[in-house]
Amino acid sequence: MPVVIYRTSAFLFSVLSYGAFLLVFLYLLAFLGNLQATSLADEMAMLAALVPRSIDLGRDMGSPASAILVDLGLLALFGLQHSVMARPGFKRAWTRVVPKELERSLYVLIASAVLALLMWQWRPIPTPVLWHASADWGVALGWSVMGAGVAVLLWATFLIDHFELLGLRQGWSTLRGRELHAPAFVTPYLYKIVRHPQYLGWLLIFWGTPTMTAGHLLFTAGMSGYILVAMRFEERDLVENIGERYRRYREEVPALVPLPGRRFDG
Ligand SMILES: C[S@@+](CC[C@H](N)C(=O)[O-])C[C@H]1O[C@@H](n2cnc3c(N)ncnc32)[C@H](O)[C@@H]1O
Repeated sequence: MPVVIYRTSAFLFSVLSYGAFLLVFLYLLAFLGNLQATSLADEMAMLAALVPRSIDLGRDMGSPASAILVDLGLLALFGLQHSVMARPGFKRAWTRVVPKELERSLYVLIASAVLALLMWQWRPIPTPVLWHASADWGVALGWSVMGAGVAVLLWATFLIDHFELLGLRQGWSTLRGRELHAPAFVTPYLYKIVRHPQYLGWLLIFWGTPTMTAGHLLFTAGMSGYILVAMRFEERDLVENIGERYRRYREEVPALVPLPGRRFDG
């Protein structure tokens, strides 16, 4: 294939994959927020019916046992795909089959597809309800926690390198015929006070809801469990790559919850 066609296709693929991530991410917010037609008053429904199915209002659940099994299977698939594909050993083997410059975009595309499958096939388990905010301030609090999560997550991705994490930078470098550079270990702003601000953002998004049903809790507990496991694997890889500096970072900076007097100045 002529070089110019390959480079252009690689770039377009990275744009496609980034677009898929954005769509699935926005859909996820509406899915978790139950922005689904029947949850809203009729006159609001047409305006706010953003998604056909949401975490609590979607398919028939069938029996509770089958709903729990299907949902656990979907969560396990998500966790497996993320954990396996993020490991350096897998990446080394994988990039013997797929071009190195497309590895991240492929990861992002497959991860988005798995999350889309999870939302499509999710079986709601609407009862019991663990908490439900009926007062306006309670609803506002739930949405604010979720909103803060989105802000922390996005900010943190830009602090490391948003476009590299999502594969677009690699596509752009390929288009311009430039070499790829491994991202550097950095600790600006949020990363001075917690080691995993992106994961903190996700946790706030998952737990910040005015209404927590059994199904929503299953999703949130599963995703939180996955994050705790992912943190351990990620840190093992970071210690291997960065060594003493990361060990010191880990001693000085809390993982998820900022603490007074604990910040990294190295
Ligand atoms: C999805 S990001 C999550 C980063 C971090 N765990 C967080 O929650 O903000 C995972 C990638 O970020 C990289 N990473 C983690 N901490 C980093 C740092 N301080 N600087 C640069 N890259 C980092 C990891 O090596 C991994 O490739």
